[in-house]
Amino acid sequence: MVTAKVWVMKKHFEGFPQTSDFEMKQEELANLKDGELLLESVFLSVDPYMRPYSKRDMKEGDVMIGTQVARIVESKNPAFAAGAFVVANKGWRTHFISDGTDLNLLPAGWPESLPRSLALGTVGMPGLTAYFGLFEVCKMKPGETVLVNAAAGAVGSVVGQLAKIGGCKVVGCAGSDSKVAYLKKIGFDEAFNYKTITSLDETLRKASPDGYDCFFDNVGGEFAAIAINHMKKYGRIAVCGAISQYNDTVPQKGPYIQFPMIFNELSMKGFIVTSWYNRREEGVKALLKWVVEGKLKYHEQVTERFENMPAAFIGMLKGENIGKAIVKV
Ligand SMILES: NC(=O)C1=CN([C@@H]2O[C@H](COP(=O)(O)OP(=O)(O)OC[C@H]3O[C@@H](n4cnc5c(N)ncnc54)[C@H](OP(=O)(O)O)[C@@H]3O)[C@@H](O)[C@H]2O)C=CC1
Ligand SMILES: CCCCCC(=O)/C=C/[C@H]1[C@H](O)CC(=O)[C@@H]1CCCCCCC(=O)O
Repeated sequence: MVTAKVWVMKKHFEGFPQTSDFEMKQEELANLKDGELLLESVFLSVDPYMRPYSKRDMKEGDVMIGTQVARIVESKNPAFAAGAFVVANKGWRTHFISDGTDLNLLPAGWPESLPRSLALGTVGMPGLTAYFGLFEVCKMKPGETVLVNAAAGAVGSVVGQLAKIGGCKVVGCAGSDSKVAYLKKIGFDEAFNYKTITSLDETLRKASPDGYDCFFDNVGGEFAAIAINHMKKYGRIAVCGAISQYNDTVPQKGPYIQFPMIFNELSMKGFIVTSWYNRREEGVKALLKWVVEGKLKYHEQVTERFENMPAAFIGMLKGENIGKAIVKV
């Protein structure tokens, strides 16, 4: 008999999540039936979506939603061998049972030198968000200028580097000077700290006086309201996330976007990366190849121990991560 540790959302978050909103519990797992597998989480992901989706989909007492890289401890399913690693979507759990239908094996030929946690970041859901968001939603073309916010994070850092790989100029912003230095290191042409500038309007104009062809928006709110006025004619905006609004208790007002949308004939499209998962293999293959070639750099903010899941989640929402926020069990 295996006992799993799980984190539940004890109380719905009000404003910014607090550690007291979470509770760690134990779950006794049943013995394996034929066709089933026992898995242990090795790395867990903490992601911004957990905040808005908890409000929309979860009730108090539910296990926190989320994905992990897990190792197969025991297998009674001939399609899976013990010792193999998979990506699963089983929430904040140390151990769990699966019948194999909801598991994705790590890509064949995963290099020994690469951390398997990249399957939750640069070579996983966030990397795919950058890939499909930039190439399919923004329809980025060589020679264009791309703007991305939350640029030092899991999605943004890949967006910027793919824009460079695709032959574009890239401007990014982040919330600390060390993040700005990181953006320069990974090839951003222009980078600024949105918390210390005096005018976003002036900063965006100075970084690209001719404006932006593509805007990959991870933040929404006031930033997006100002950035939309800096789009070039026929510019494209990928509405990926709105992290500046996830902890709001009172909805933000505005903006009124009709004038720049009409005058500049802009396109603005919201998207959810899973809509492109029929092409998941293509995206994973491309991202992994660029990582192996050294063209796509990665950084991970690793928090040790499952017990620190809430702290890692809250820290990521506060901006403590450079690159992907990961918990190592
Ligand atoms: N549409 C889709 O399918 C998907 C959407 N997303 C969205 O992409 C965005 C980025 O996700 P991800 O890369 O995983 O997360 P990150 O790794 O970028 O972590 C979140 C970052 O957001 C920044 N942030 C937090 N609060 C604010 C704020 N009020 N204003 C501006 N920036 C803020 C912080 O960086 P800083 O220090 O720079 O403030 C923080 O580090 C999120 O909005 C997420 O919901 C992610 C995956 C899929
Ligand atoms: C206004 C909210 C915007 C949120 C944007 C975002 O971050 C979306 C993330 C999804 C991503 O495209 C693919 C996912 O896996 C994220 C959603 C996860 C939903 C979990 C569903 C609950 C469960 O697992 O049971």
